[in-house]
Amino acid sequence: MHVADDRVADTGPVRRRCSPGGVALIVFALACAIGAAVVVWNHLAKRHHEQAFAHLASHTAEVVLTVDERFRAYRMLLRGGQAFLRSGDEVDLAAWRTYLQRLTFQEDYPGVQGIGFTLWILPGQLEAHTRAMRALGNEEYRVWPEGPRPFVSSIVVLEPADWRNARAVGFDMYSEPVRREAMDRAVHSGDAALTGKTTLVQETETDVQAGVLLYMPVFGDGMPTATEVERWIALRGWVYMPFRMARLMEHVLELHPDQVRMQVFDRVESPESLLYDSHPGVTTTGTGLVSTGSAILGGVEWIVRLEALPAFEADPDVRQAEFVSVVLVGILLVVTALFFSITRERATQLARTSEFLRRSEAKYSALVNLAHDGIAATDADFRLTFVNPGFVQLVGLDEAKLLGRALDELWSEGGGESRERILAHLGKGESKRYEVRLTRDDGSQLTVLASLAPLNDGWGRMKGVIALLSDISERKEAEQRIAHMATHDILTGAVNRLMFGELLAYSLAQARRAGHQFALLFVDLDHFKRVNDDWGHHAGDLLLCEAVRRMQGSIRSSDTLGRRGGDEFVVLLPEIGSEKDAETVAEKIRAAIERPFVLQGREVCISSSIGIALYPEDGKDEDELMGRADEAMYCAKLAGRNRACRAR
Ligand SMILES: Nc1nc2c(ncn2[C@@H]2O[C@H](COP(=O)(O)OP(=O)(O)OP(=O)(O)O)[C@@H](O)[C@H]2O)c(=O)[nH]1
Repeated sequence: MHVADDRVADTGPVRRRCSPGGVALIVFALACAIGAAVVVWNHLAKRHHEQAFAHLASHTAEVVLTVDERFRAYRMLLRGGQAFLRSGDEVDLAAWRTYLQRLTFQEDYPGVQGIGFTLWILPGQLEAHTRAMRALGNEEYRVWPEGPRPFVSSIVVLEPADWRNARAVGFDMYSEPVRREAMDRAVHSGDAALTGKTTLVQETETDVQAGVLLYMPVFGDGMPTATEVERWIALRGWVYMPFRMARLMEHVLELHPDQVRMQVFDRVESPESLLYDSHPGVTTTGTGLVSTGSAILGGVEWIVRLEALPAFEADPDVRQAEFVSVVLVGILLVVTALFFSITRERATQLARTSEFLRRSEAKYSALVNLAHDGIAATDADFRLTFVNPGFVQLVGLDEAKLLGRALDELWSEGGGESRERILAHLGKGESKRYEVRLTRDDGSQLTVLASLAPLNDGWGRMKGVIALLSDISERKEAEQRIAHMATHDILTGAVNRLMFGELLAYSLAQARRAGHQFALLFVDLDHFKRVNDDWGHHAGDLLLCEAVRRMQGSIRSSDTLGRRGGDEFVVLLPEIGSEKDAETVAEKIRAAIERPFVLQGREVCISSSIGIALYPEDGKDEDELMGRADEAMYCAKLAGRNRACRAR
């Protein structure tokens, strides 16, 4: 049974505050989330670095492969030239030029600056050669640089014959050490040979690039070339290709220039041997990601070095997605921890609330069971659903007989106020206190103070009534005794002087309004003093009490007997038809008093003198009437006592 439990939760100890355990859990979860994020982030960064390096190495291999393939193609092209120029006894330069012009090699072999033929001029043949060349129409032809050299070569054809290549015609490449080394190597091997780093004579003063040249020896047709000596004897010249490095390396790397820096070195990775740099002037990229590869091209090793630029290392979309994932996982961890913490906190609070409610219920149940007052609960129809032991005791009926009965069925004569009115009052949310008479099972009656309060459901509708019944019978009796003592004579029980005055005034007002008569009798016992004197004061008291009883028996219930004091009494007859009625009552009183009294086993006789005053004949107000009745009583005394006299 829950009594007044609507207020229990409000006074409970539950406070919405995060416990130290909850805070520690959240901090721990945060630390774990941050730690996990750092570990995952580091792992991802390391993996990224590895992937980037693999990516870079793959690009390096691609570059090496591309360059190698290109040089294979160049070699094949030069081999074609070697075969073409070997076909006749003399080198047919015109046919060679035509062949090259038709070859469209620049479209099919990217990076080639040109294809040319440099003639091997034997000692003593220089002048004849110069004349022969001039005879072909090139009147300004000359072999340069000038100066005495044992062996001379001269570029006699170089296609395309544009202005840049035209600068090279007549140049003795054998006079320049880097070129000579490659030319010698070509003869030595009988195959293509690439020079080291050099500068082409085609270069002007702007956009100067490093250059290399690829040579293929050309031998006289049908001449033995098995040994190096035979090859030198058979040598007619070299077909060759000059390369400007920047142009050669164009499109070799398919990556965007802001992602990778590419450098190509001639055999040694040093600034002096740098053939090509995609980002000249840059000292370092800062990423630390470097990959190198090498290729043997025409007998020379090239070192290809790729260095990742900041833009290469990260794939922004992937990095962003990973970053978002790490952050989301971190947030998820924290939210999960928060959720767990809050749930745990709520469970703890719920357990505390339940415990508080359980204790509270036990406390209130004990109070209800121990209460001396009757406590009951009813449904919305006022039918009892719960009674405590005090209620059972109060009503005197078993709990089984009480449950299901309407509460107001216990009231004597329905309790004065209708059930509908009481329920309507309670339905407004107001409580009700009223006194009712209750008939117990044994027929005895109690006065109870019923305190009723509505019991509402969660939506404010009255679902029943809580009733507290307090037995106030003793208090009511005491109140009545006190009220009686205030208005009646303690000894005899007759109305006292004060109350009689009130009743007389009321009768006077009534009579004035209605215009009817009423009578006032003044009764004084005769020689009462002797009773006291002869038989004692107690006997006198007993006589006074018996005299009052007899006088009460001589008048109607609507009449009033009052004691003025001592042995003086007054009788108010509020409605009389005539003077005769008053005289009749006076006579009845007189006769009743005259009968002997038995006091403490002894017979005592006494009489009374009675004065009669009538309203309105003998007086118009209380004092006048009382005075006239007193006077009439004295008249009766004077006339010999034991009689009634009318005021005159
Ligand atoms: N026992 C008793 N005596 C009382 C009480 N009140 C007054 N008396 C006595 O009643 C007597 C009244 O006497 P009085 O009325 O003076 O005279 P009486 O003896 O009745 O004589 P008359 O009135 O002249 O007939 C007094 O002796 C009072 O002391 C009382 O409450 N009890």
